[in-house]
This record gives sequence, structure tokens and C-alpha cells, in this order.
Amino acid sequence: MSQSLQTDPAKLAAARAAVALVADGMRLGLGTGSTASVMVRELAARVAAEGLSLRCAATSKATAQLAESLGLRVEGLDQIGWLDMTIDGADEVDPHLHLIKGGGAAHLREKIVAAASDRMVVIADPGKVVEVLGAFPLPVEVLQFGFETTRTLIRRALEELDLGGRDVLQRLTGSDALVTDEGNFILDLHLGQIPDPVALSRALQGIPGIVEHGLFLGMCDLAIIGREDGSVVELARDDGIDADMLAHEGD
Ligand SMILES: O=C(CO)[C@H](O)[C@H](O)COP(=O)(O)O
Repeated sequence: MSQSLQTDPAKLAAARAAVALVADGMRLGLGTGSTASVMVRELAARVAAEGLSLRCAATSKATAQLAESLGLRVEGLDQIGWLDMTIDGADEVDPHLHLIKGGGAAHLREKIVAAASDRMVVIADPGKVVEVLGAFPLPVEVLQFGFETTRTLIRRALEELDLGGRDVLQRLTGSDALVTDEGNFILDLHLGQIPDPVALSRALQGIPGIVEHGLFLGMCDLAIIGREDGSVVELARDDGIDADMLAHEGD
């Protein structure tokens, strides 16, 4: 379709397979990040070629801007109300299709949009597939009010889960604090491994200054993992992923 030759072939393969799931009349959630951007371009090309009628809700200002610039109809989530499917990227995918998201600081809107969708489809390259979540620092969106207090409460919660002593670092853009689309800060939790994502999710949800964390548990229905040769592996929840095979493909 419309993608340049420089586009990562694994991302392109995953994006194309996801866009093939789109049907005329659908209400779609559009994810954020480089893989989601490839998908948005593929989607726009399909809409232009086939004259599909779609209503799209974007998970970030950047995605809304890209989608609109390509002629897609972007509306507010509340205007659409409910979505048939959301297609988004991820930073990590485990064998249960639990995810870490938020590498693009958009996980708050991404989680709201995914929760308002009949189906969440994740597109990724094999490097995102892991046995255990946590090598990618876990993004946590935090209110600016009481920011340092919230960081202290997070450290205490981590200690109680035997994850104490890990770095809890504010995300910067250049030398300035990164501010999300919703006006909040991001803390990245450098945990290495998250042995019990459910327990961590519960603990973080109990801290008042946290707006949302980047663990997506039980939300992803289908993961489409693209490979360098243009093929894809599709995994439904609890199919089980041969993470080793996927992660080291082509190394
Ligand atoms: O969660 C996200 C943004 O908040 C992205 O989906 C995630 O960071 C993956 O991005 P990319 O496709 O660029 O690797």
C-alpha cells in the first residue's frame, strides 16, 4: 500500500494484518507510537482505496493529528460512545497477553479507549514478546500535585512487594519534565521483572496521586506479531507464546 520502503517490515506486517480485520462501518480506536502510526497509514490507504466509512477515536493528540492529516474521520471518544475494535502497539507482551504500555506516554488515553472497545488488538514486532513483564520500565502517569509524595508512596508499595530499591525515575523530554496530553507527569519504574503483575497493579491503583499505570492486564484479545520476512503470528489470549522463538527471530 502506501508505506515507504524504509518502514520496519515486522511492524508493517503486523499493521497490515490488523487493518485487514477492519470492516466497513466500524468504530475504531487508534493507538499511539511508531507501530500504531504504521497502522494508521495503512488504514488511511485502505479507506481511500475502498471507500470504507469508519469513525475513529485517537489515543493521543499525535495520533489524532496524523489520522486527520491522512483523511480519516476522527471524533471524540464520547461522541462515538463505544468502539468495535482498538488497534494499538505495546512495549511488552507476555504469554497471557498482559502488556506494558506507555512508552509513548499515552497509556492513560490508550487504556480508556481499549476499555471502551469490544476487542483490543495489539500489533508488535518480535522484540516486544517476553516471558515475564518488566524489563521495559513501567510507565506510571502521576498528578503534578504532590508528585514527590506520590513517588515516595510508590517506593513504599514496591518495598512491600519485594521490589524495593528499584529506580523510580521521572520521564524527561530534553531537560524538562515530560507533560502528558492530560497535563500530568510520568514516573518510569525500572523493575527488571514483575513476578506478579496483578498484585503490582492493585498496589498502584491504591495510591491516590497515580492517574493510571501502564500494565494492561486481561485487556488484549489478540496480539499480531509481525516478522521481518513479512509473515505474522497471531496469538489469542492464553494461546501461549513461544517468546524465545519470537524474540530471537533473525538475531
Ligand atoms: O504504549 C504506547 C504509547 O504510549 C505504544 O503503543 C508503545 O510505546 C509502543 O510503541 P512503538 O510501537 O513505537 O514501539
